[in-house]
Amino acid sequence: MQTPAINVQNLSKNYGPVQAVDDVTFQVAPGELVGFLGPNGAGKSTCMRILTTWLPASSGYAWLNGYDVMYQSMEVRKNIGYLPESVPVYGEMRVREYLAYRAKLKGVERHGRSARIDHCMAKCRVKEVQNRLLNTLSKGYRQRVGLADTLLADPPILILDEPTSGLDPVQIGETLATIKELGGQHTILFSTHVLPEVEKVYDRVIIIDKGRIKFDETKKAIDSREASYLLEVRGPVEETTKFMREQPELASVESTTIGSDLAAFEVRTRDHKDHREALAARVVTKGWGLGRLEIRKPSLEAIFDDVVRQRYQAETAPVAPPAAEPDKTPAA
Ligand SMILES: Nc1ncnc2c1ncn2[C@@H]1O[C@H](COP(=O)(O)OP(=O)(O)OP(=O)(O)O)[C@@H](O)[C@H]1O
Repeated sequence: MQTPAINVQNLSKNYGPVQAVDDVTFQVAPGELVGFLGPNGAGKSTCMRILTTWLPASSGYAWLNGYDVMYQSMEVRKNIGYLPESVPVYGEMRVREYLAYRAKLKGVERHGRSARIDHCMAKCRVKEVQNRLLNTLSKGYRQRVGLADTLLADPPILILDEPTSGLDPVQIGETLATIKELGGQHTILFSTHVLPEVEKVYDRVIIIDKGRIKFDETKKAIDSREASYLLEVRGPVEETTKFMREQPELASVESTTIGSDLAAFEVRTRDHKDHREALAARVVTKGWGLGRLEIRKPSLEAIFDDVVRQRYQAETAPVAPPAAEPDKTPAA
């Protein structure tokens, strides 16, 4: 079997009482472009900092290109380009000067160093600002200089923590286009909050929440998920629910009561065909109102919503009141 580019086994990290990463296991194959998603505080940065050797794990293991992050940190660092969440650049340096300094630090051979810097600046579209002081650049440009920095030594693995954070929509699009382009030549693990954009570039997505992996699927598997249909029917809830469950075309019906005479139904059809028109006609014939009728494609956003909402619902579910103390008052 091919050695995974990233191999994480039962990794955990706690900051005192805070369990930031909790028994995380996953592998990334060479050349894969993986979106690492999760809400704020999910544990993405902590995971990435462990993988890049900047933070020791509390327990568990991780290997990058076969090198152990704990015991072979120098080899790991040679194999990765890491873009931290806030790019630490030296404001008083000019872009080219900064990249030359970083390239030297990373051991890029003197012969060919200048050409390599040119190549990385072109890839990340920062050539036009190469003579500008870093502290005069916009956040978007600074982020791209950070990205160019990660490419200098041509590492096989790129770990990018929120490469699009703080950028405007145009800059986000450009940065993601660069990441996609790099995807063919490098293994990439990148974290983000911006779901609709990620949808355009990833090969696989891992969702982490409260330090645990909650979802891990390839784009191919997500795209082949079946669409569902969402209907909102106004009418006596018991009757409308019974009616939906009796429809012969439907393989599954999930209902949610919204009000005393309003229910939402998420349904899947047996033959995977779109029967919306027939269903709508039957609902209307019954004299009920149809407030909503839409197709729900298996989007990353919907999946993320489901994963995070499940957690939210579990957290906000009403807690059963404690059982009443048995009445200890002596009988009169
Ligand atoms: N140095 C630290 N000391 C104590 N707690 C920390 C530290 N760094 C992170 N945490 C906590 O660990 C948890 C995971 O944080 P982490 O930054 O890894 O999440 P994240 O998914 O990257 O979040 P965000 O998207 O907001 O950057 C959070 O509860 C956070 O408050």
